[in-house]
Amino acid sequence: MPVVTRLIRLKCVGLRLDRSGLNRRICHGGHGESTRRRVMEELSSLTVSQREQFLVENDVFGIYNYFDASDVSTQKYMMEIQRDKQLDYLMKGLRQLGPQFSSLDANRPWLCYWILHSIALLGETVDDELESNAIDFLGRCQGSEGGYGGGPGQLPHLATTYAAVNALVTLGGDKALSSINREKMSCFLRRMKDTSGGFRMHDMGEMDVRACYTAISVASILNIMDDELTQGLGDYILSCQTYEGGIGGEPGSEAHGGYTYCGLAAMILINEVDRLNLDSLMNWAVHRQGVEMGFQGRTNKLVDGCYTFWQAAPCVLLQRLYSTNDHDVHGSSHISEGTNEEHHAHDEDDLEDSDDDDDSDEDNDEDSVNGHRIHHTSTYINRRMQLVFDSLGLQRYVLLCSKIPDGGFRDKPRKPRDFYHTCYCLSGLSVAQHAWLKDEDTPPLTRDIMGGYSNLLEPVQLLHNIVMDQYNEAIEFFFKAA
Ligand SMILES: CC(C)=CCC/C(C)=C/CC/C(C)=C/COP(=O)(O)OP(=O)(O)O
Ligand SMILES: [Zn+2]
Repeated sequence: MPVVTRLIRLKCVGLRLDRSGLNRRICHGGHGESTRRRVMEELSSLTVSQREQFLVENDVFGIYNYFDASDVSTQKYMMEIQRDKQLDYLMKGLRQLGPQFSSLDANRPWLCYWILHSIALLGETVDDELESNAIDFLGRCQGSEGGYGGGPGQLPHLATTYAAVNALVTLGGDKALSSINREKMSCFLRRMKDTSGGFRMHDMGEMDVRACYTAISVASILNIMDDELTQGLGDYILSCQTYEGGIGGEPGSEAHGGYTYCGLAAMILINEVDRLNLDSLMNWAVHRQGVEMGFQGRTNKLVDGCYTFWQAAPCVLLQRLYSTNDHDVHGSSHISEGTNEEHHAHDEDDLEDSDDDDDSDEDNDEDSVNGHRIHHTSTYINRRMQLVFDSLGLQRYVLLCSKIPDGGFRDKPRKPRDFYHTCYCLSGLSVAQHAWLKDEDTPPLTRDIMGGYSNLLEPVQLLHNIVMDQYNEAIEFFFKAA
């Protein structure tokens, strides 16, 4: 019987994937453990192309989380970002919007942002015609009283306003940036402000942490922030932090990664982050990374590729805050990304350890969880040398379970690709790749990039999720415009 057929049979008896892309029976021993061993033996006996065929056809990339991580030839294919395929999918998506972007979809500024930002993360730009179409289209979405709607003539809304501004900043250049009417935007944001301190998504719309973040993100980039906008905002966001530590959409709602990102980023932008309970926030966020190494959005829910950004960005922001606070208070960094020198030292230590694993050194013991090497050093060193989440494991989840080799990313195996997940999987990958760095200008080390350095993405400004170069250009432009 051909080995691929045998494998598919095995899959039928024992290798049943759950919705998060892993067979929990495989990874948790018992009957699953013997099946796992048999599957791994079978996989090992396949040629690389047979393996690819099996994994793609059966949509079981996730089992590679439990396969031999040193299998370089297979990893190379499985772990590559597939830049050309990604760009193909993204460019086609942009072209499909048509020269007039004339569909009735109320999400078109979002589609522009998701696609343009994904292209920028891959280090590419769009041609002049696509750029000009996008600027014209977004211009037609801008309301006469400020803000942007989901399409021309549609009611201005904070979510599409944020998307339109981020898309234009991502395009960059005078034409795109000067197309934003800052004075009218300022009026629109004031109109969305509620007397309680929060913001509403649109005239008479719902008030939530998303609205607070999108309003403040836009105000900050356009350099139109003032006391009127920030008045009472910290109180509102504070009232959304839950007993779990994360932040919910509105007071009394369950903590969720999307709102946690929004709440934390907004609090940092208005300089009130120290009012949050940062310890419980950090505790909540880091524990949202599951055994699959992807992040879940909330307690007891399935992992999903898009939370790679919504949850990893808060982890990195918090880790940097701790690092800065520690420096301010103690003159040293107890929890830090490490200086570049420390990082290099860490790198060299790691290489030495891998050649000669000295268990007798009580300050540097090693363990392995799901194939990931964990260093147990003294608490001080340990906290100093480690990220608060497993960055390589997270990258591996995205590349194996969310990536579609033909282009695009998805929530999890068996779900279709879409531009939202493509944007936030790529954004999250970039966050994970650059998580160690103190500033976004320093390139990461090879060992921080899962799948090889060719997977390296552009760094993002974490508070706005805009590629760093374009963010810097916009800050300079709107500084001069004020
Ligand atoms: C900037 C901006 C507008 C940010 C939006 C942030 C964001 C992603 C919010 C999430 C909203 C939400 C409650 C999703 C739950 O969906 P679900 O129940 O389908 O998913 P789950 O099971 O993973 O919680
Ligand atoms: Zn998702």
